[in-house]
Amino acid sequence: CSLIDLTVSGLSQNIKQLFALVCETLKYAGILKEIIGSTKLLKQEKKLQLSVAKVLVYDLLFGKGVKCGGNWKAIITKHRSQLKSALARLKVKRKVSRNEDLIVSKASGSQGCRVPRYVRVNLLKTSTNDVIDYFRRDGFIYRGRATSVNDLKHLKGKEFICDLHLPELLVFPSTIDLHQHFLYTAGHIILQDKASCLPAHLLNPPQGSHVIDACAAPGNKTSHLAAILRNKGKLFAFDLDIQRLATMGTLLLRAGVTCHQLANEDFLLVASSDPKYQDVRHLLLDPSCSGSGIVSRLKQVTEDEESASPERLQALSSFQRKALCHALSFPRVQRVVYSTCSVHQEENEEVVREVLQQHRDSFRLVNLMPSWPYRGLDTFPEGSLCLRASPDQTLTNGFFVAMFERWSGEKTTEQTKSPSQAKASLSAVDTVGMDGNSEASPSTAPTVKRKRKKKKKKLQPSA
Ligand SMILES: C[S@@+](CC[C@H](N)C(=O)[O-])C[C@H]1O[C@@H](n2cnc3c(N)ncnc32)[C@H](O)[C@@H]1O
Repeated sequence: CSLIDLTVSGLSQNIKQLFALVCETLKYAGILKEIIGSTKLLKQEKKLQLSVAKVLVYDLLFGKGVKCGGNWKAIITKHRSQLKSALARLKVKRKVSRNEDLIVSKASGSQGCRVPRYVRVNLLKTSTNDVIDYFRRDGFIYRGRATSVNDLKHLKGKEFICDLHLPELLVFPSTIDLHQHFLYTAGHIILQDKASCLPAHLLNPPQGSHVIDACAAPGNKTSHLAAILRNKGKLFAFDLDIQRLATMGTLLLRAGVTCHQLANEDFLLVASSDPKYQDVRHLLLDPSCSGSGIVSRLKQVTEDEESASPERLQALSSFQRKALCHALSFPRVQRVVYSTCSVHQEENEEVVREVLQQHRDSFRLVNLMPSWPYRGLDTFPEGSLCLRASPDQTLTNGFFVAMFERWSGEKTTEQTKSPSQAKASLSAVDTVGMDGNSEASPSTAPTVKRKRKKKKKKLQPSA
């Protein structure tokens, strides 16, 4: 039976096949929309919804050819020649001969720019070199280390490259599916978008330290933190959702994480005065958000544009502010990374601005990866110390990261500058620019290196 039956009849016995069909349709979502639009299919077939049409056209043109499918088959096969001609015209227009190159060529366009497949090497189980060797033996072609973000754009077929910012991150064409690959099923690699790797990478807790992952499930950032800690130290991970925590337990087991303590708790109710957390100096807060930055979800098929209503955004940002304030209340916490996969200012700069306003006496923002090209919006003086990420600018999902750092001891002259003055001189946490120029890494780059003479001054808010 064709996969199409499984989808349209809603049968779920063969989840794997169904998942494969949905993933494949997603890969071609932009192309399918263009073909459906140019043939005016939905105008001719009034009962056909765009999402179903995409699956049918996918199966007809790129899949098994709609072997069966009842009424749906009858409807779509009526338009077979028209759809095939539209596909042929599109290939001529894009100057490609193979179907899969349509996806690759789309990646270079600005509209619907596709995000590559990012693979984080799980350093708890293996090394980057071993993984590279494994892929090469498996027929993949290694192109060395990227020197600019452009190098990530033009990968095709079985090519892969080492990322320019994160040394343990490998980059493959977006068309590669590694969910069945041995390295993935054995936990040697984690399929994680580059932007989502930034929070743990930037927090960079030293081995042996105590860390909180406040909203942790399903645990990609937790396993990244554990890898940075080399499983040495303590990783307290909280999540409200018991099911997500259960999945997380399985994933962490597969990833070889052993330094964690999972708790099904509301982070807002975790007592920061509990002696258990007295040594926590690093905290990662990746709270629930609208998810508006995620580009590879079902919404591509269903055409549901991000529809976060003002009320929903308000509810989310109110929770995010509370969670961030709570994170800063842990008595010995030195660094707190705040991240969302949202593109909305209300969940990003606005949250950070308000919380910073309330905690200026104790915390400031760290200037993250100064050469990263896409900065937080300038809606407040320190906005650009934060990072943004997007498919167009950084070839990743839409994302936002800010890092709070406790003022160390008494403020120096440098520390009491106005935010705009300070912006230029505050902490630099950088690996390498998008142009691949800088070499410093967060593990070596000092958080705050004040070369100037220390001048004792009373602690006071910045101007
Ligand atoms: C964006 S997801 C976290 C993703 C995770 N950091 C990762 O990288 O895999 C947000 C999580 O926060 C959890 N959450 C929401 N409210 C919470 C709360 N009050 N306390 C703890 N967890 C909460 C949700 O259940 C959800 O799993």
